[in-house]
Amino acid sequence: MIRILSSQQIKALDAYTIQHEPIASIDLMERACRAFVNWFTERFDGRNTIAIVCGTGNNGGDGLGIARMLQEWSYSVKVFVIRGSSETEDFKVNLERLRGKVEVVEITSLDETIFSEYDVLIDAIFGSGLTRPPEGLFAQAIHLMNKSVAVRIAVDIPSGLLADKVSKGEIFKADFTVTFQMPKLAFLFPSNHSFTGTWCTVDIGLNKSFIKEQQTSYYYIAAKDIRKILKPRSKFDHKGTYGHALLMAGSYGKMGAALLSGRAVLRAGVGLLTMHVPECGYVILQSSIPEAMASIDEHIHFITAIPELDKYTVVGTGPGLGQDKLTVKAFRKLLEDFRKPVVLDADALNILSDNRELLLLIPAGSILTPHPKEFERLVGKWSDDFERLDKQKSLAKQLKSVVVLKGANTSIASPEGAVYFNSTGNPGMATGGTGDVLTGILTGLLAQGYSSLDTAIAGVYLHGLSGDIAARERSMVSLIASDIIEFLPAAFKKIMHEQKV
Ligand SMILES: NC(=O)C1=CN([C@@H]2O[C@H](COP(=O)(O)OP(=O)(O)OC[C@H]3O[C@@H](n4cnc5c(N)ncnc54)[C@H](OP(=O)(O)O)[C@@H]3O)[C@@H](O)[C@H]2O)[C@@H](O)CC1
Ligand SMILES: Nc1ncnc2c1ncn2[C@@H]1O[C@H](COP(=O)(O)OP(=O)(O)O)[C@@H](O)[C@H]1O
Ligand SMILES: [K+]
Repeated sequence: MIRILSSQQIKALDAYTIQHEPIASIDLMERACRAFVNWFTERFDGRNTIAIVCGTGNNGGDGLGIARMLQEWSYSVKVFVIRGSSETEDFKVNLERLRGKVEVVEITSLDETIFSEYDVLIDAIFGSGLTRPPEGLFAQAIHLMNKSVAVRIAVDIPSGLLADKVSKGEIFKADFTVTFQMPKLAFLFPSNHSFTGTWCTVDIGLNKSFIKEQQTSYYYIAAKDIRKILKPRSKFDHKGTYGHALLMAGSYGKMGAALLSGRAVLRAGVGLLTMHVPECGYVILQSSIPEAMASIDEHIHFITAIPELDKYTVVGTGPGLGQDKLTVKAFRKLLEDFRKPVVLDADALNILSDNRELLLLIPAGSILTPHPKEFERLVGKWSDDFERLDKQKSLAKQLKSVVVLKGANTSIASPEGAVYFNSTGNPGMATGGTGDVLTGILTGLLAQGYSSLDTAIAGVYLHGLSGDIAARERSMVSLIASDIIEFLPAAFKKIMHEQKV
């Protein structure tokens, strides 16, 4: 897991590294500059004219160091400095090191065209030291940089964006953000995407054991976390080893959702799958998923009852379910009678929003997978993404269950208050049915005995990884939900194969 630290913790980490590596602070800054420059030179060649806009803190110091290194690589660079109330030591040293090498202009007033002749604008005004909204020349400079047609790149954090709080005022709109060591919490929220653009982390060798010791509730999921979760199969395993899942899904006109989920349960490796569907789904199911056993409801169009539950390890429900009052009754009975974890999605969540007393019946350790609209129906509106995150954590705690809030960087909240952000997936997955596939994957993994949290972390990651492979093979535009099922084996292979290396 990549631990996501607050600005304050990052400051302490910086100081700890300087003291214990030990490394001089200016040399650590030099390392950060080099990491940025390595990233930059792989993507932009010497034909680009570059302006670097610096504050007078350490983010500005980085900007100056980057200017020197790019000049050494023969790039055409000009530096603009906007003075704040104070200068850091490393800013001063780097300004001295730049003397006679790169033109440095101090900004005392701003002309509309000041940044118009550059191909690339590098923002090094504020980083993790931002304490309040930028004003005056700072705000004006950010505003003009945002109006420019140049490619905009932020050093560490887009100026004006707070790493772990709600930001107000003028914020640099980066096309790319190259951030040091670890993602910042604010980068993972939909509302900040237009400021960070595409972001990446570069390793600047900050002290790893200090990072491990820090208290945090926020994590960014990496491939090796999934490798640790997934258990290899053993020679004498049999289908009983991998659980028996019951999927209750589908209604007239929405059997597709049930089929997508059902196929995904199987591809996630379940031992046995039974699908409870309305009568209209019988032929459809038997002819399209031969591996699944069918349990047929008495009603022709929707589910009105639940089958005998004893033999099932786990129940997944919601996709294509509908919300008829008889279905609500059956859903209530399911929650009353089944005391093991369930996976709840789509209409199961909508039923919960409309019948809030049912929330109390959800077995502890269940997994809920709302998309933002379903989440809003469950918890009400939020004023910003930090409040949304708080609501997600509260719901997980209240229900003693895992709440998976879907979207780019899907967040997974545990009942204990930790939140794990997904690192896979792409906008090609913004197409009907992909959530049904996720429900299936989660149901299939939970049936195999993984804990609810491990199921959610691995399932969400694999779902996104499969989507990434599908997008590569089929293009984002043409990606459809079935592709995610089709490439799930490749996603498993990628994770499991690398386990041996
Ligand atoms: N952490 C690491 O591991 C490493 C970090 N490095 C780099 O250091 C950066 C952090 O540097 P930093 O702490 O000097 O703060 P920075 O962002 O430059 O701000 C400067 C000063 O601006 C001020 N200020 C704040 N808000 C303001 C406002 N709205 N309007 C006007 N002024 C405002 C505020 O001072 P104040 O006026 O509040 O006293 C603040 O002190 C980090 O992002 C990374 O780039 C690397 O070099 C090496 C490894
Ligand atoms: N821009 C995106 N980036 C990454 N993943 C995405 C993106 N858009 C959608 N997804 C993923 O696709 C799935 C969509 O789920 P959902 O909205 O429930 O779809 P449906 O109800 O049609 O099945 C979620 O897992 C979500 O994380
Ligand atoms: K910056």
